[in-house]
Amino acid sequence: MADLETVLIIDDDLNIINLVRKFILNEGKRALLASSSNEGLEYLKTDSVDVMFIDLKLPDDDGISLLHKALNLCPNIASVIMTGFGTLESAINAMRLGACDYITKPFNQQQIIYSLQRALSISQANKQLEQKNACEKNELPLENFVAASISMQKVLSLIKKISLFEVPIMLEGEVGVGKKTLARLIHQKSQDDNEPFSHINCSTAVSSELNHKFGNVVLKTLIQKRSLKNIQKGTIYLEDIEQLPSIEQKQLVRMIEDGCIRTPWSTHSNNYSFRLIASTTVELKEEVSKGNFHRSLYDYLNFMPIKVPPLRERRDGIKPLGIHLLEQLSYAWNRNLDEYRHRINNDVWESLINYDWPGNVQELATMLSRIVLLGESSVITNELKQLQHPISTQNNDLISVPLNGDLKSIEQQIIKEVVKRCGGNKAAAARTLRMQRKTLYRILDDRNNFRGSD
Ligand SMILES: Nc1ncnc2c1ncn2[C@@H]1O[C@H](COP(=O)(O)OP(=O)(O)OP(=O)(O)O)[C@@H](O)[C@H]1O
Repeated sequence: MADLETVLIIDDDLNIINLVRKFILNEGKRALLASSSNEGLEYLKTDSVDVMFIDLKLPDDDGISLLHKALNLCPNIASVIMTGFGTLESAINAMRLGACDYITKPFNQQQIIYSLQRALSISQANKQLEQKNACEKNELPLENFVAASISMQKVLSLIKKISLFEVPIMLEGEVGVGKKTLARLIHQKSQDDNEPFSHINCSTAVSSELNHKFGNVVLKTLIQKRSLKNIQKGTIYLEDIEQLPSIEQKQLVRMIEDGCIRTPWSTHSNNYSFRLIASTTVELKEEVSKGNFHRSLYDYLNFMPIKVPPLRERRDGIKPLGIHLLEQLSYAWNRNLDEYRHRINNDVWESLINYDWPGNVQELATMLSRIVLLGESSVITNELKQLQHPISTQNNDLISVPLNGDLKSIEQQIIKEVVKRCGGNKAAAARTLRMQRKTLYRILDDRNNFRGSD
């Protein structure tokens, strides 16, 4: 019973309650029934409820005021308002308060199921956001940001200059260069450092079929939740913005035009003032010229572009960053740092500095964890030497593929071979082939692993 999604139906009309209950049970969900506002609130105090169907007119309260009380008790709950007397004003009030749907009686099974699915996806998105925020609060503080290389010092000094101004920022760079960390650093250095930092990955936020149907539920929910709690400040970080589907791009442009998101020219009095930071791993300008990315959104985000260099272009910073990552490891695994530093002799550092790091900081962190865990630095050094220049040093700029398949399977074989030569790193393979990662994953038909092996 614990994992079954629960729907609370609150209506004083027994016929309506029974009808909605039947549809909900048909969908395999659990249904709780209440005939008054107070009865409904009692359920919320004692039971775990995902979605509420609320009648607008209840004997002891009205649906809007009940919705308000319910959201105070359970902020993640998603609600559908039902009414026999639909007015534009009550619909607007309900939506403003955070109801995700408003349906007028009489309704049929299809309408209820549609509203139910929509509400369930929003309640799920709410929970995910809450979990994410809770995890982020537990992370290590960011005073330890390492910018030892000359190129990263330039990035850092730019960030120090612009963080206090609420301008949009676009972080450009390969996978794993540390854009997420930089986005959080910008937030911490902004005037809104006590306000929430919300992170949305544009590729996963739209991954489910349901989300495709209803648009970027996570983004909408986030904005809705923030306005509900009267949070109009802070930072929203949109990772991999190039993956935001066209319909969501347009929505975002509309939100910017409507003043829901701050622009560098807007005044404090009539605008929300949260800052947008976006990141991309591709040349977004090219996507604009190919018609894949909205021009106005690009112009807005490109107000302050910051290029984050890959690790191979800041080799002077690899050792200090490596030592910092070792410190993090020793902290996380509750071990003595010296014990870890000991395992990495000068030879290993040299190999680490000379390696090309297609997976950047993330790959460096993984490699250091392996060294620390295995303790056999000579094995790792040899491995790194073999991995060095995965494509060019293996005397195999040529790939031979049997021509007995169709074009798609030949394409797949070539990609698989390049992935193999890049040591299984698909992001590096995509770069080598000068194709977008998502195209590579699509061709390999490997979407489930989309974030797995980078
Ligand atoms: N300059 C840095 N100084 C200290 N730690 C860093 C730095 N860059 C990255 N890290 C650490 O490396 C890990 C990965 O960084 P992050 O999460 O920002 O990168 P990512 O998500 O893999 O990369 P990106 O967002 O660019 O695709 C994190 O634990 C982060 O704290």
